[in-house]
Amino acid sequence: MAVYTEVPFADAAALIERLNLGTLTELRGIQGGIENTNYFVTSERDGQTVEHVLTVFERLSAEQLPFYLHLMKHLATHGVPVPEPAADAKGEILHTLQGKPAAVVDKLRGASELAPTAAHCAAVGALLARLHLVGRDFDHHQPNLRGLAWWNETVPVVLPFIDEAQAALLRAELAYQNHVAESSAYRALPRGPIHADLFRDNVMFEDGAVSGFFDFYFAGVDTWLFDIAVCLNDWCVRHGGDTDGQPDPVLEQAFLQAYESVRPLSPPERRLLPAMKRAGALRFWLSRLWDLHLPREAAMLQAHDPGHFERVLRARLPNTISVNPPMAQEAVPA
Ligand SMILES: Nc1ncnc2c1ncn2[C@@H]1O[C@H](COP(=O)(O)OP(=O)(O)O)[C@@H](O)[C@H]1O
Ligand SMILES: N[C@@H](CCOP(=O)(O)O)C(=O)O
Repeated sequence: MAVYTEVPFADAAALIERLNLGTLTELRGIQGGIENTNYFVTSERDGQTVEHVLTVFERLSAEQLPFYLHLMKHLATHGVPVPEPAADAKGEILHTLQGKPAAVVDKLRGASELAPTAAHCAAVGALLARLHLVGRDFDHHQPNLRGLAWWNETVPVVLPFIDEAQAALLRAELAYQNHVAESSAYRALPRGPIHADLFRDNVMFEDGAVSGFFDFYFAGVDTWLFDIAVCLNDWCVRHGGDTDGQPDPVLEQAFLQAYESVRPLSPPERRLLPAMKRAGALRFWLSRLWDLHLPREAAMLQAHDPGHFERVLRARLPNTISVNPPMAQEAVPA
């Protein structure tokens, strides 16, 4: 369980009451998750049992958080199923617990689908496209804080912890992504608020339908294509016993067709999709290396396996020969 900050029951109860969510009856630390402290909170309001999720933010600051919370509010009020943050009487959605920023949001119903079928991938693809379109008139701006600038900053930090072949791959891929980012095709990519971490464990399904996307705390303004690539790398790979990171073409097609039924990809997006899949793999290989080798204190923290995204990256290189690093300067489509 990632409970970095223990929240006293009385403090949580006071917040729940202030948010007009009734009387707190249960406060339960959540298993899973690695970024923030999360609790399920149950309360009694007008004779009804209601459930929310209380998050204490561990790395994000009170200056960064309004972007995420207002994005969730914007999406929820425009019909995209995401947890809506609870407001107090003054309309404030960002609160403080144990001296850290905190929020209370709706608890989504259902469960994550860790072995998705084509139908699940299609449902997520279509809803992601709606999210992108609805995000167009969201008026806050914050860059993707785990984007290119962070990769350039963090690669040197993790290099001492990995072997030479991995270091060569990481350096070469970073150089390739810097090169891609300077291309005219990249500059032509449509962008807006993206989720940026829409893995299988950040989507709930109920009765086969998506009940919501959640965990928007890596969201930021970036290319829509990067968001798609992050999804393809997690939803549309071979699941089950085989975790070699190889794409599953049936799942990919289902995801992309459904996405495009709502918002067709532009020509530059089509051209740069392979490069963005590599970018998505690099981003999570890097963050997992960082989490593994530079960990924080937590009651019980399970770091994710960086090796998985190293394999995903290698599986997306042209002419994959898994022992060799890729050529950094591979041509970028114009
Ligand atoms: N709004 C929500 N509705 C239902 N369950 C949630 C919600 N937010 C978090 N959870 C549960 O908490 C777990 C951890 O949350 P997550 O946001 O992934 O943590 P972290 O921000 O630390 O990565 C999720 O896997 C899910 O089971
Ligand atoms: N999805 C990322 C880790 C971020 O943690 P999450 O629990 O907030 O999704 C990964 O798998 O590396």
